[in-house]
Amino acid sequence: MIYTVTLNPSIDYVFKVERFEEGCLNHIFDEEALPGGKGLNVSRIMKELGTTSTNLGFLGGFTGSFIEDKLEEYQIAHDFVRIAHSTRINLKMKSATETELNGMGPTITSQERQQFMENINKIEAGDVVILSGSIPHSLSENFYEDIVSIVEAKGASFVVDTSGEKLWKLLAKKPLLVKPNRDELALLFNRKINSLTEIIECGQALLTKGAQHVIVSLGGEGSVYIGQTGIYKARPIKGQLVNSVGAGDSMVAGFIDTLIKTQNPLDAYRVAVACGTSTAFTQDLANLSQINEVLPSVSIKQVKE
Ligand SMILES: Nc1ncnc2c1ncn2[C@@H]1O[C@H](COP(=O)(O)OP(=O)(O)OP(=O)(O)O)[C@@H](O)[C@H]1O
Ligand SMILES: O=P(O)(O)OC[C@@]1(O)O[C@H](CO)[C@@H](O)[C@@H]1O
Repeated sequence: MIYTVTLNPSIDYVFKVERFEEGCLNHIFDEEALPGGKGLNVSRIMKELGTTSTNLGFLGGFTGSFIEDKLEEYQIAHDFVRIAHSTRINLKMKSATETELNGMGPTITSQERQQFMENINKIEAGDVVILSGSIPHSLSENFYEDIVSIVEAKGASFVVDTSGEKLWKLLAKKPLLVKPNRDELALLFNRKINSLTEIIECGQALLTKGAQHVIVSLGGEGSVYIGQTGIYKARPIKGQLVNSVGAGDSMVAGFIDTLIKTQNPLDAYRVAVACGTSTAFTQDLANLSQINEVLPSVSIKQVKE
C-alpha cells in the first residue's frame, strides 16, 4: 500500500494578472481553485499512472470540504483527520513571472494530532509512505521524525520531500528518494550552487548520508539523478511553461510509481522527467495522455559513474 502524507494541504488559487503592479489594484483575468499540497499532488499523478494510494493528513473548514469533494471526484482514497480550524489557501500568481504566497496552515490540537498518529499506526510492513511539504506551525518541527520512527518500526519505507534541518535529520533513516530543487539544495548545504559539478557534489553527499536515490530538479534547466548506478542528467524539454506548481511532486510520483513497478531507477527517472515536464506545460497537474506525449522526448545521459 502507498500512503501520501500532506500535513498542510491547501486550496491552490491559481490566477493570472496581465502586468502585476505592487501597491495597486490589479485585475485578475483568469482564475481557478485547485486542490493542492504536495502529497495530494503525488497521489493525483499516481492515479493517472494507474496506482492507488491513500492520502493522510489534516483537513478542516469549507476549504477542507472542497478538497475532500475533489478527492471523491478523482476517486482517490483518503483518511484525513477532520480538524476544527480551516485548511489554508495558497496564492499562485501568473504574471510576467510566477509568484507564490503559501498560507501558514491551521492550528492542530493535540487530540487531532493523536488521531493522525492512530492512522499512521495502521501502516504495515512493505508499505511506502511519501511525506511531502510543510508542517503546520502548531506541530513540532520534528513531526516527520515522529512519523518515520513508526514507519521504520513497522518495516515500511518512506520518501521525504521537504527542506532544511528536517531533511538532514531524516537522511540517516535511508529515505527511498529525496528530491530537492536547486534552492533547497543550496539552503541545505548553506552554499551557492551554480555548476553541475556542485550539484553532483551535494547530491553525492545526500547519498552518502543515507538517501537511496536523489533527484535534484532544476526547473526549466531539467534535473540530475544521483544513485548507486551512476549520475545522469535529463536534457530540458522545450515547451510552453503554463504552471510549474506541482512539477516537483509529479517527478516524485513518477519516480516512485515506476521504481515500485520495475525496480529500475533509470526507467523511473525517465517517467519522473515526463511527469514533471508535462505538469509544467499544463494549468493543472498533467493527465496520463499528456505524460505519454512527453515521454518519447525524454533524453537522459550519464554524466559520471
Ligand atoms: N519551465 C519548464 N520547462 C520545462 N520543464 C520544466 C519547467 N519547469 C519545471 N519543469 C520540469 O519539472 C521538473 C520539476 O520542476 P522544479 O524544479 O520547478 O520542481 P519544484 O521546485 O520541486 O516544483 P514544485 O515545488 O512547484 O512542485 C523539472 O526538473 C523539469 O523536468
Ligand atoms: O507550503 P508547502 O507545503 O511547502 O507547499 C505547498 C505547495 O506550494 O506545494 C504544492 C506544489 O508542490 C502546491 O500544491 C502547494 O500550494
